[in-house]
Amino acid sequence: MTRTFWVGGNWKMNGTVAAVKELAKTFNAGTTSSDVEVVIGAPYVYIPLLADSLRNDWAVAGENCYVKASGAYTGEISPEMLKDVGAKWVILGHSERRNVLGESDQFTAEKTVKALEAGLKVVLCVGELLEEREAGTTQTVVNRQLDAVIKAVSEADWANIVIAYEPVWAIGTGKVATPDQAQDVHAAIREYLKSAVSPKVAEETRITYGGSVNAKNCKETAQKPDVDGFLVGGASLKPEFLDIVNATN
Ligand SMILES: O=C[C@H](O)COP(=O)(O)O
Repeated sequence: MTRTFWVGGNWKMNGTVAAVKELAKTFNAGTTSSDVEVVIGAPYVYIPLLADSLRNDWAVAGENCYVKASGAYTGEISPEMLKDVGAKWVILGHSERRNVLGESDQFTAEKTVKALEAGLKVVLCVGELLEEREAGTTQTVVNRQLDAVIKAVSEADWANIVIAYEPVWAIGTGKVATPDQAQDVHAAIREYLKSAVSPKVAEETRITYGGSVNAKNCKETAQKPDVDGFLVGGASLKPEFLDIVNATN
């Protein structure tokens, strides 16, 4: 089967009203292939504006959510609220949530369940730290992060999950994983899904790469058989994001 290429932008904690309008204008003017699915993750406060301004063939994502629909959880945002203001997706388990905010595999899995229940699609981020790669434990770490979610969701839920493999040492560092490094981990993730979930889920789930992706380095990685797209940080705040969206053209 062919997996539709998927490219996400993750604006992280960046943006202003003016910048959101300007970027939406730039992206709306770009020509992209209809064979690519595009999603932009924006800070909560800019989601309604982005959802209103962005081209209809691209979707908007929240960058996180909580595990309750509403209630006394000061400062938190529910998946239902994200949906209410126009988000179709949510990014969960990003390494900045895991490593800066201390969020666990278990909490990420719980968020995944609640987001799916609310009708959002999930970008599930996994990836190892530099010391874990150097210790040869990349796959152990990634499988452990996946395991929490595998235990919490049903086989059918995987149709609404895109995995983003993001080695932490490559995020925002300019030190991109080589196409082969990305391919090796993606292939191992697919193999793991095959045994831990099902051959169908392994075959159909999109596994994307994130970490210092830019217009120059995306093309070769995009050709790898188990790379089904990208999750892009810094470059998604620039016009070059359109070149990444068109990486397979
Ligand atoms: O979610 C995106 C990743 O953290 C990658 O960020 P980056 O492209 O700025 O390295």
